Amino acid sequence: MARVDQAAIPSVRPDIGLLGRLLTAQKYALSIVFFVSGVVLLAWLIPLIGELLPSIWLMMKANSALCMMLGAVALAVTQFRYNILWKRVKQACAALLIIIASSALWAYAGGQVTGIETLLAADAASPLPGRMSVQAAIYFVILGLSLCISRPRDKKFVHLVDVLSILLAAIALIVLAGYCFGAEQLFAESHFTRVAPATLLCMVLLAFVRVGHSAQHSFFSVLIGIGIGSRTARFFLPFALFMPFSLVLLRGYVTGSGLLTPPYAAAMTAVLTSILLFGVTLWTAWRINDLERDLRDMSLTDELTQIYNRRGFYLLGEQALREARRSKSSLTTLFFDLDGLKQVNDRYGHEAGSSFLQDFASVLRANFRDADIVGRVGGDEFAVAMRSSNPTASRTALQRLDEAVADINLRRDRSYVIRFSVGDSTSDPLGSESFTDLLRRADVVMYAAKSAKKAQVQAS
Ligand SMILES: Nc1nc2c(ncn2[C@@H]2O[C@H](COP(=O)(O)OP(=O)(O)OP(=O)(O)O)[C@@H](O)[C@H]2O)c(=O)[nH]1
Repeated sequence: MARVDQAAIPSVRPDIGLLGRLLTAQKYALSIVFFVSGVVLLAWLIPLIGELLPSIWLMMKANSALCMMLGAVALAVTQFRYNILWKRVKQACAALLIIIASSALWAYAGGQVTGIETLLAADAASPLPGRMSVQAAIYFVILGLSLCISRPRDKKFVHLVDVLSILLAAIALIVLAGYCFGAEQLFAESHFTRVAPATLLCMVLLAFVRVGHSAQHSFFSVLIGIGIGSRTARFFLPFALFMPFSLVLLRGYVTGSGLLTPPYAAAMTAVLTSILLFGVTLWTAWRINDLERDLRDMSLTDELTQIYNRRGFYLLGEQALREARRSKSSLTTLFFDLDGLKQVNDRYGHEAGSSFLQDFASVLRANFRDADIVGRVGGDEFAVAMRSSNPTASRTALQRLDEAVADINLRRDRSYVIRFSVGDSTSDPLGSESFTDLLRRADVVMYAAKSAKKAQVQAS
């Protein structure tokens, strides 16, 4: 059995909340289409209802209303694709859509008029009774085709569905633009065969549902993802769709009202477009940079203590050692290991152990300079890298730390006492020792200090 080539189809992790909202919006959109096309169909079939409705509703031909309904049914049952009955219903709707719309296109192309156009109802006054607009007919054929091949197993067809969905949206936009800018040929072949406002509304809604359906497994999936690109695309989509319309409408307004002559209006529209796009470009660049920085910070920060994690500490430590060598100075590393964390965990619970870690991280951060690199490099292991030309700087800092820890321990608002062992090492300004080795030396010193402490406790 042919399978979808996963590598060829971009995979984006969807935003589940957004997906839920999209499904709800699709349900509303389909309900509106059902309502509008249902009312129009009834109006054509039952003249009494037709007389009650404003005539603008009946601009939508009976066959257009039927096609809208068929399209809506097919899209509504798409979610039951594993049920063979609903699958058949969907295929039948798609086939009917293609047949009805093709018969209109055939007639437009000079072919024989089939009885399909007037099967349900016909507007007797029209020289082309029952004929839907050419735009609507093309739209329905494309919708029918895309429904026939939805959920394709072959990657070629996945892309074809994307192209068909874009075409649907494009036709709806062309008709909308025709209405907005009074370009009649874009929505009306003749006075008798025009895309009715109700038809346009249904076209837009069905195109939205069709694109939304393929959004989980096609190129459109980028719009519902959780990534930076997806969020940026969602932000810009309304601008991309509506900014050109707004600007051209504005231009029409200022020329129409005599505020500006056409050349000036064109010039100002061009300037406004450039400025808006320039602003959008700058905004995007800032946003991506901010998100990138947040991501980088997140990947280098320890979640519990909010100081550098092992990765961040080594990354910055290596850089600091390189800089120290370049300036012929040395780098001092201090390696800390908390004493008795296991006991705190066992006796007072994991939460107390975690606040022990957080307290120690805070006291480290507070007692070293901003330029020093402070990180948590293991479960209960911390390290500091200090750039200093003064060999006693680390001693002074450790003294300060001892005093700060003693102060905290005196406060008695904690179930534990902060204790730690520490070792240090200083790089040779002219040496070639790596940062890892430098820190390892501090670790060895710390281990010796801890062992000595333990031996002392055992002896006493
Ligand atoms: N609460 C908490 N405990 C942690 C965390 N990470 C590591 N630990 C615990 O820290 C302890 C580290 O083990 P040890 O180094 O033997 O602990 P210790 O009691 O300090 O022993 P010494 O270093 O010999 O003094 C283990 O019990 C780990 O479960 C953490 O994020 N939160």
